[in-house]
Amino acid sequence: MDSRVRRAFYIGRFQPFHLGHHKVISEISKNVDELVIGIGSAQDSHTPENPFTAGERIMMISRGLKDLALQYYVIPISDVYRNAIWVSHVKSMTPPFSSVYSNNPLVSRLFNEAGYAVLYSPMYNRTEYSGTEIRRRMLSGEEWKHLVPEEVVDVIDEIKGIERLKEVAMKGDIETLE
Ligand SMILES: Nc1ncnc2c1ncn2[C@@H]1O[C@H](COP(=O)(O)OP(=O)(O)OP(=O)(O)O)[C@@H](O)[C@H]1O
Ligand SMILES: NC(=O)c1ccc[n+]([C@@H]2O[C@H](COP(=O)(O)O)[C@@H](O)[C@H]2O)c1
Repeated sequence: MDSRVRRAFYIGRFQPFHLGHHKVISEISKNVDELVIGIGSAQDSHTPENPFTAGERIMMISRGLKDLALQYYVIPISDVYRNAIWVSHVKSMTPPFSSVYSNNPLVSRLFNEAGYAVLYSPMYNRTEYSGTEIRRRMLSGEEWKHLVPEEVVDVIDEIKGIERLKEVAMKGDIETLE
């Protein structure tokens, strides 16, 4: 690896990719040459908490970052359910990186223990720029489109994402009742 290239790692579930994520990446891009974006829990989809597939999240991120002049790589990362080996698992799937950006305490601890510098980013408009809040709005029929990049609205429309979310959420209710 060219040691002059500053390459960082940023991971999230991106269910969906929203303007908070976009702002974080835009800020990170001022400090790095390249960014490796990990799509966490890549194996999950079609549930109320994780409605979108890894491939759909790749579309949201790639199209949603078109306005940024940043070299980035989007890599799906499945969970391994063994925290002690997770950093090695991530490294086995990604281009090499020297720093990590995360606000997730477990992610920070695991990377710290593996010898990485972990940087926190400020939270932007967290009451609205939140996957949980956006999924809640999608389910209740409230406005959500202004909380994600416009390209993400197109992706969710293309994959009939709202219909899917409503259906899997309803199925969740039925399963809870059984
Ligand atoms: N509004 C925001 N401002 C800054 N960072 C954010 C914001 N929302 C999420 N992040 C950070 O982005 C990373 C990925 O977050 P994630 O994909 O879980 O989004 P989320 O909005 O927290 O989703 P969910 O509510 O579904 O858990 C985490 O480190 C998280 O702290
Ligand atoms: N053992 C593991 O598989 C392990 C450990 C730490 C984080 N993760 C994943 O990293 C991602 C972190 O993203 P968030 O900060 O959005 O929660 C999640 O998808 C989480 O499941 C997985």
